[in-house]
Amino acid sequence: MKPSVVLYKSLPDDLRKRLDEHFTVTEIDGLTPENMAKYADAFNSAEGLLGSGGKVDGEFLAKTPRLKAASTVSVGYDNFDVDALNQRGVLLMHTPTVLTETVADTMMALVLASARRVVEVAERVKAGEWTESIGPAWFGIDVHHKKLGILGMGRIGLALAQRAHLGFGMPILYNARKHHEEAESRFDARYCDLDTLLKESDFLCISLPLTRETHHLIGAEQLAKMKPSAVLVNAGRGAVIDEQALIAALQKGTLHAAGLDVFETEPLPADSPLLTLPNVVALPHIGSATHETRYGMARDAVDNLIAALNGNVEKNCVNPQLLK
Ligand SMILES: NC(=O)C1=CN([C@@H]2O[C@H](COP(=O)(O)OP(=O)(O)OC[C@H]3O[C@@H](n4cnc5c(N)ncnc54)[C@H](OP(=O)(O)O)[C@@H]3O)[C@@H](O)[C@H]2O)C=CC1
Ligand SMILES: O=CC(=O)O
Repeated sequence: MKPSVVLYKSLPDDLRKRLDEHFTVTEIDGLTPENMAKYADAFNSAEGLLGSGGKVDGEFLAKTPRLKAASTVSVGYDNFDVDALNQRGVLLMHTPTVLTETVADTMMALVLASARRVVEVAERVKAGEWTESIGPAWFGIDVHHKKLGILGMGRIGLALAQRAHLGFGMPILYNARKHHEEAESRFDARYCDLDTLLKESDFLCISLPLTRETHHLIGAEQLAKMKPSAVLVNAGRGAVIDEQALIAALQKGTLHAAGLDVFETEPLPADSPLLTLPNVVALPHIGSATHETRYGMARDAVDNLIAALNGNVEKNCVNPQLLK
């Protein structure tokens, strides 16, 4: 008998077919409380899970007693309680690497859009405001050769450093928990502590995971250390920044602009002040959202679940210690 799996994100037809070849699949439209109740039997018998979003914690695991592996269509896994998964011996699979270059492109787009006011100015053109030769009120700030600070020099941070340093001639500063030899040798990146990163960066780009340590790592005190001319870009997770403190800094003008792909609450609530600030570029969490990359992520997530439930995991496992 094929193992049972709950699928909570729709897949391209060919990938769904591949999943069906290996598993008995129950497809639902998200890990909502309503679906947990409605499909209680499917969760009760599920050995595998595949999807993205939704909280998977101890309470969830109590409803999935046979679960052996969860496969998330994302690299970030802050919505999973990894300690609880470990206690139960449930493998967690994710999709690093396949999305790295695309997310770095998005970050560079946020750097450029925020500095050159691309969205704001394009909207003014559409509104019919371009009626004469433009003056300083429409100008932006330069990107090339400015100092780019990267907070989180992992896969995405490294790909961003490549673009910024080789493409835009930007000196790179970075902070992470450890030094990154490749960033230093290929892109001349300079390791520094967080305070130095905040004080020296013209553009501060965050590509951190959300963890207990990174939650609100950037608050009022840290924002106050940044140059008033600096631009903050966040494509890690919204809660790495204290959003209220960020709004205050942008409103006071102690921070020049922000380019944000992630927010503390997603979708961004309609009454968020971030939506009314002209110096904010707000994107709907599109870091990896290209047809090619989203397909690649879904394909990897399917392969990851097949490997995990067949006992032949070689990569993309968050808790590989369970394999021993
Ligand atoms: N906006 C979007 O659509 C997307 C967002 N993301 C987000 O980007 C994150 C990063 O992805 P990726 O680059 O692949 O992940 P990696 O694991 O490769 O990189 C994470 C980096 O963060 C650093 N880090 C972790 N904790 C701390 C800390 N407390 N202080 C300083 N540095 C820290 C790590 O440091 P060290 O190297 O020293 O261990 C590492 O350099 C994901 O977890 C996800 O949240 C990812 C994809 C798309
Ligand atoms: O935010 C997206 C991810 O893959 O993580």
